[in-house]
Amino acid sequence: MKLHFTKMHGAGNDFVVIDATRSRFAPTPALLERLSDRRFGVGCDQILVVEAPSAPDVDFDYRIFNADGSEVGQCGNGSRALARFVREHGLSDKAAIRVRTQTSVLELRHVDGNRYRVDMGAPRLDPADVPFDAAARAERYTLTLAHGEPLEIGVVSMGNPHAVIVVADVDTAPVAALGEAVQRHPAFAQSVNVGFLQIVDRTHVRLRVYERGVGETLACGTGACAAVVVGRLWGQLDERVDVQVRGGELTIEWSGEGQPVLMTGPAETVFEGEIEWPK
Ligand SMILES: N[C@@H](CCC[C@H](N)C(=O)O)C(=O)O
Repeated sequence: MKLHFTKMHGAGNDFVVIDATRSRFAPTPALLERLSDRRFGVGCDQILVVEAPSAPDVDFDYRIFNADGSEVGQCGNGSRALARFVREHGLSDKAAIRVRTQTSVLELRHVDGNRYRVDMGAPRLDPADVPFDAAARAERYTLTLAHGEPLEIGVVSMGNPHAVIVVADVDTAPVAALGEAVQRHPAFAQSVNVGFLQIVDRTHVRLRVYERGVGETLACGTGACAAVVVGRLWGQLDERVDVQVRGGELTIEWSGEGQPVLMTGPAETVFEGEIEWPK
C-alpha cells in the first residue's frame, strides 16, 4: 500500500504531514520511525496528522509525534504548516480555522504570502500544569544539576513543557550538553524542551531550542512563545518581539498574564511523496 505524505517546514523545523481526514492513519512506532528517519525514511523533526474533528467546536484534530515516536501536546511551527496544508489541500477555505491538540485549542490564520498567525492560547505558569515539581509558583526557579552548578530557569507550558535559560551568546551556549542535563532533571516528570535565549534588545532576541524527543531543531514555535513569556516576566522584553532562530524569524506578541500568545511566521511546502507501507 502507498502512504501519501507532504514534507513541510516552518523556519527550518521540518514535518511530514499526513491527511487522515479521508483515510485512516495508524501511527505505529515502526511507521513513525520510518517517516522520521533521515536516512532510511523521509526525515523530519515531527510528524503531524490532520484528522476530522472529534467535536463540533473545532475544524480539525491535530496530532503531533516527535521524531522519537512520542506523542505530544503542542507544536507551534507545525500549526502554521497545518494552516497552509489545509488551504493547499482544499480541506478548508475559512479565514480562521480552529484545531484541537491533545492539550489546547488553537486558531490559525493566513496573513500574507507564506506567513501565518496562530493564537497559541494563554501560557500556563502554574508548575503543576507544566508539569514541574516546585513548592510554589515563581517567575524564576533555581535548578541544581548533577554536576552541581545552580541554574536559573523560567518554566512555562504552551501546551507542552518549556524551560528557558538566558545566555549571553546563543552561538557559544552548550545547547546539547545542558539541554540533555535539564531534560533528565527529575523535577520534569515528562522531560522538557530547553530554550537558550539571548536578549539583543527589548524587541529582538536570538533563540536555540533543544527539543524533547528530537534534539536541537532549527526553530521551535512553542519555544519562541515560552522564551518571550519568560523574558517579559523577567522584565526584559516588550510586548512584541522578533525571535531570530537558526532557520529564520518568528514574531511573538504577548500582552501579559491571562492573555493569549500570538505567533507569526512562515510555513513552506517542500514536496509531496508516497512511501510503500507496510514495506
Ligand atoms: N517544534 C515544536 C515543538 C514540538 C514538540 C516538542 N518537541 C515537545 O516534545 O513538546 C514547535 O514548533 O513548537
